[in-house]
Amino acid sequence: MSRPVIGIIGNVHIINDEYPVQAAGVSNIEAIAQVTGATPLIVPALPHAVGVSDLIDACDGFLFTGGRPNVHPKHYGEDATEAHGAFDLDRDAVALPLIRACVERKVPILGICRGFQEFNVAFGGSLYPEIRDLPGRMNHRMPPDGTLEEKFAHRHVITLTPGGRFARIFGRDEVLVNSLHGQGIKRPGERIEIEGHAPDGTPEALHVAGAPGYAMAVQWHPEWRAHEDPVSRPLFESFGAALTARHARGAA
Ligand SMILES: N[C@@H](CCC(=O)NCCCC(=O)O)C(=O)O
Repeated sequence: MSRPVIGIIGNVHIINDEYPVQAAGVSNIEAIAQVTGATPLIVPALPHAVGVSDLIDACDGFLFTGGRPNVHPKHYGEDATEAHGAFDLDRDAVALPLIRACVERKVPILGICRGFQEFNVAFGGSLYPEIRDLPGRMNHRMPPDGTLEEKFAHRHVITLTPGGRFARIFGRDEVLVNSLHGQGIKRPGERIEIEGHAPDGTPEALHVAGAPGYAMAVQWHPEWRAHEDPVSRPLFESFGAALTARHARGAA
């Protein structure tokens, strides 16, 4: 049998200060290829170039990657402020309807960081623009300097719902993860079930309640060294199992 195909949602980057490209981090590509065994395909987050239905026909599942620009607050009924920083309206326009359609059509999806935030907004939730400004919250951003190893180093524990989906995947109720984000969930969306929190209460792991297929997301970055990390590996393996099952049964 052929391998499942995973669409990796891309991000816009500007090369040589002027040329826009759509790209996906090599860590995402390697996590998919090495741990799930699927074929990674980069999906341009450009709504005039791709359509939800065609993407679902072409791929067995999707990875909603991290990305620096924040989801525009108009999607959850708030005004943009300086604290929100940069946006990527094109990615919003591809990701939000694609997440909803995948949940409805039982297409496996995994969200990472910005992807985690997109899951929440797609189901009516809202975000804080900068969680480190909230009383009692930690700074969840990566260190501004240092090597990639230092930026993606483990930073804090996540406490998981005992017996929940994540705790079952990891075989324990507490895991150690990295942290590279400024935003965080404010109001969980209607079908968003939070299953993991950082020590300061920030939501970090979720699944879409009532989803007929695999629909999970994390605020941290499991793609980093996924094949050797004791938390990332089982997470991507669980995603891989869902993709293989969908691939075997076809689009039904
Ligand atoms: N903008 C959001 C999401 C942060 C995030 O996804 N960071 C990873 C960036 C990786 C990359 O640049 O590709 C926030 O700040 O919370």
